[in-house]
Amino acid sequence: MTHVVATVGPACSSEEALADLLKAGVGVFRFTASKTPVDRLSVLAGTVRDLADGLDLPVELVLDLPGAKPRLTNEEYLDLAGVTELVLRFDGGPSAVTGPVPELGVSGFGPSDALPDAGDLVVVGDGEDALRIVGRSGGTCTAVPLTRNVVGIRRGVSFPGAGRSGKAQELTEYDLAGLRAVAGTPFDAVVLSFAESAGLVERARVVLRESAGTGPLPAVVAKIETAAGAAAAAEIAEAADGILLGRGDLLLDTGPVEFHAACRQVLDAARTAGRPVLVGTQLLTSLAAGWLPHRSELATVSELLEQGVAGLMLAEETAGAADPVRAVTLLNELRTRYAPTAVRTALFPRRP
Ligand SMILES: Nc1ncnc2c1ncn2[C@@H]1O[C@H](COP(=O)(O)OP(=O)(O)O)[C@@H](O)[C@H]1O
Ligand SMILES: C=C(OP(=O)(O)O)C(=O)O
Repeated sequence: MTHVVATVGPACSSEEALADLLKAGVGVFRFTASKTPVDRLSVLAGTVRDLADGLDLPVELVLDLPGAKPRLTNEEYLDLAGVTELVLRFDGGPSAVTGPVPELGVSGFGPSDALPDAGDLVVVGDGEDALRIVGRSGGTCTAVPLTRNVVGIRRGVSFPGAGRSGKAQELTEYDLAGLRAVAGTPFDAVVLSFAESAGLVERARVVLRESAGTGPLPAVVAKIETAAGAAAAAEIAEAADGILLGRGDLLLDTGPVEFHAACRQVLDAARTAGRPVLVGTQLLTSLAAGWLPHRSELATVSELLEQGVAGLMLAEETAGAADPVRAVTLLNELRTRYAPTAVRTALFPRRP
């Protein structure tokens, strides 16, 4: 059975909204540690578990650790409408989004990392927005927005052409702390972002085992979202308990032409290794842009359901969009039509 996975975010963090999503068919919730500290997410995950128990519905809870990625530091939304120029500071310091020239800190750049230069493009999040660098002085750049959307909280940023594949992905201090904190929490699985090798999965398991003592271990899910990760999908799938195909970041790395081939590589590798695969990002985002969904999204979701993928993961559709229940309800209806197996099996049975 294909599970409906929802990302928790501002649009669905009240108890009422979470209960509505459970009733609409969500079987797995993803909590993103890039936005909220793990201790707060653990409390929220406990609330979801209690709600599901109260409704007598099964639920699995997944903690997504962000890995190493440059990110904006803003704690508030930034509406780009009317912004003609903004400042990017690559020292990772705080952002100031009010005022005529908003300032955005960017974290994740070390002193030896090359900074973008005049003429370079900066893509925000999964490509919702883009900025063009027009000047640079030391660690500070000025940029002009090329889009007019609202920039979300602490979105990732990427630099087309610079490519992030092949940069060995070590566990960051933040991810290590998250792994150490997961024992005894309600989380059934942890997700490692930007997985490019089986070694990353194995190192995470060692940390989990050290901190869990004799307690049960959460499953380890490798999020594959770079070309290098797709190329190593076979060995990663062997090592991990599950795969999350992160199509949002993957497109930023592969570019549009190689995107489909990389997705196929990951889906094939997971199937060969017999691991559950979740597919995420921009499955039904078009629902927020108009009344009816785009035909291409409907076709892709229906085909993935027919293929029997283990889960379809909504991100912005439940975390940030105006009507999370509508997206979940549609996905549930498509599941009934195209993947009608009623037998529910847990995605991540607890490891001893
Ligand atoms: N507090 C929040 N504010 C904004 N978005 C959130 C929040 N919590 C969760 N999200 C959702 O988390 C998803 C993943 O976030 P993240 O891993 O940081 O991706 P990105 O690198 O694209 O910013 C986004 O799709 C976003 O909708
Ligand atoms: C699922 C993804 O990652 P995140 O939402 O954590 O950026 C993705 O890139 O598609």
